[in-house]
Amino acid sequence: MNAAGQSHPHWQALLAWLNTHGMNTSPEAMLVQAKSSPGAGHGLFALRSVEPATEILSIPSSALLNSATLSPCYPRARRLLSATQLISLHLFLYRPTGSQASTDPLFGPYISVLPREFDSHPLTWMLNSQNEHNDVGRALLITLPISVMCNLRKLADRFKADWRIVQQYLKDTIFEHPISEVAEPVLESLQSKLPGCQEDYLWAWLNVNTRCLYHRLEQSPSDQNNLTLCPILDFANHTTRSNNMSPQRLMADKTAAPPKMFERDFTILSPSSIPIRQGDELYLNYGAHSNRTLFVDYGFVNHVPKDIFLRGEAHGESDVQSAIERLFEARGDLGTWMKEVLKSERYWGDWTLHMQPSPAHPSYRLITALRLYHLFPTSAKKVPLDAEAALLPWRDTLSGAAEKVSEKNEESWRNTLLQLCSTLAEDAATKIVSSDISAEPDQTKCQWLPWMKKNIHMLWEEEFYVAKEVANSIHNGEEF
Ligand SMILES: C[S@@+](CC[C@H](N)C(=O)[O-])C[C@H]1O[C@@H](n2cnc3c(N)ncnc32)[C@H](O)[C@@H]1O
Repeated sequence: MNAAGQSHPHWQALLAWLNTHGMNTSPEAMLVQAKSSPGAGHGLFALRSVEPATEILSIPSSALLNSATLSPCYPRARRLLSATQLISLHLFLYRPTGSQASTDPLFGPYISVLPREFDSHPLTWMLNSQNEHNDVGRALLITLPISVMCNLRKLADRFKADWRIVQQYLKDTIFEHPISEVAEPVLESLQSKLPGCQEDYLWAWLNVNTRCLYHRLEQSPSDQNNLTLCPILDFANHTTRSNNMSPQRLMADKTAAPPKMFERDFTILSPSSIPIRQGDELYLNYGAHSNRTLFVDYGFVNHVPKDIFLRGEAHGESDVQSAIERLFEARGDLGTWMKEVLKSERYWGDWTLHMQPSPAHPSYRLITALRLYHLFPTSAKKVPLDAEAALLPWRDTLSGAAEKVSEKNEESWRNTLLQLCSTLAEDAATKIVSSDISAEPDQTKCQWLPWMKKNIHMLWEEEFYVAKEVANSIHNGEEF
């Protein structure tokens, strides 16, 4: 159980607003409350004991912030904007100033309880790098593992693409009251190229990226627009234990049906097998994400005790894409040709090492790439005339016709992987003890800094133990 702290300052206004949407928010009816949760901002806490699999909350569909509730105010949005772009546009237009409430006549009391800033989020460090208040973020960025930086760049690219589309939409659209009141001044700021605009949109976009939940709104269950912001429930922090709440899933979630059917309340159930006691924190499980993904997308990591790593029981993962890319780059024309072969077979990139399930192992994608890498002598830099024919034994491993290319090929790629793991582990060990991480940006400037240093430390520890364990597996002759 987490020690709950102060109630959220805008909590009562949020309840009053939800009440206007038909939700019973009387003290007798409410089972949960948002309070500060040490190390995680705010969290959701039980006001009384709750039996397993009990309905905890049902948020009326009209109070959900999603493409269904916003589209009526945004001309052509259904056609031109994704749900992420539309929801973040709305938050952007109604971002609260300082500690004031949001002026949005539709969702103001909800927008007012969202986090006011994302200074501790790594995407803020990367995108607000020109901001004079971002020196701590800049210092932390250079301490991150390369694999984390790669994922962060991809996230930044997604953000920039969304921001471009939203700006174009703002320029091309004539809004009606009340959106016109906020869109017009924003357009002027955009035309004057004021830097604050991108910062405000980043705040909005990070709210969407860190708080949206899957909610079936579209015909296809896998439509990317099946997401919503859900008041109260979005205060729930992440857990990997089995004490998580779960959204009530209806049969209709899995079938194709007319979209209107899905415009319904969001109902959440207490953990299926564990009773909740008064004061307990209530969690969601955000998904089986690696720490790298949690860090890049949500700005935190799961802290895994060292003994769990040492016993090889952690779900550790390490992304080795940039190291492997360098291997292929060093092979000249032949490396470029092999890259194209891997791309055409959809095996380029996404190469990872895993601790679980035991024994620690490289991903099949990585093995496949390394088998190709060793199909020709490592000194070869030119594409041989019979290259296509030489590919046949490798293609046989893809189709399942053969388990391996040859004994020699197996030995070669395992040796390369062993060397790679040694380099990764050495590098991580240096970073764990080096002054890079403990180097002092001014601690007094931001309270989250010691916590964030621990997160980054955790990322390096995971790199270290995963590389070590995969090396052990190779030493022990494990078959993958
Ligand atoms: C859906 S929100 C949860 C509510 C949020 N804590 C707040 O203060 O409003 C997701 C964000 O909460 C934080 N968070 C969630 N689970 C966490 C955890 N287990 N440890 C630390 N921070 C967590 C991260 O900042 C994440 O981006």
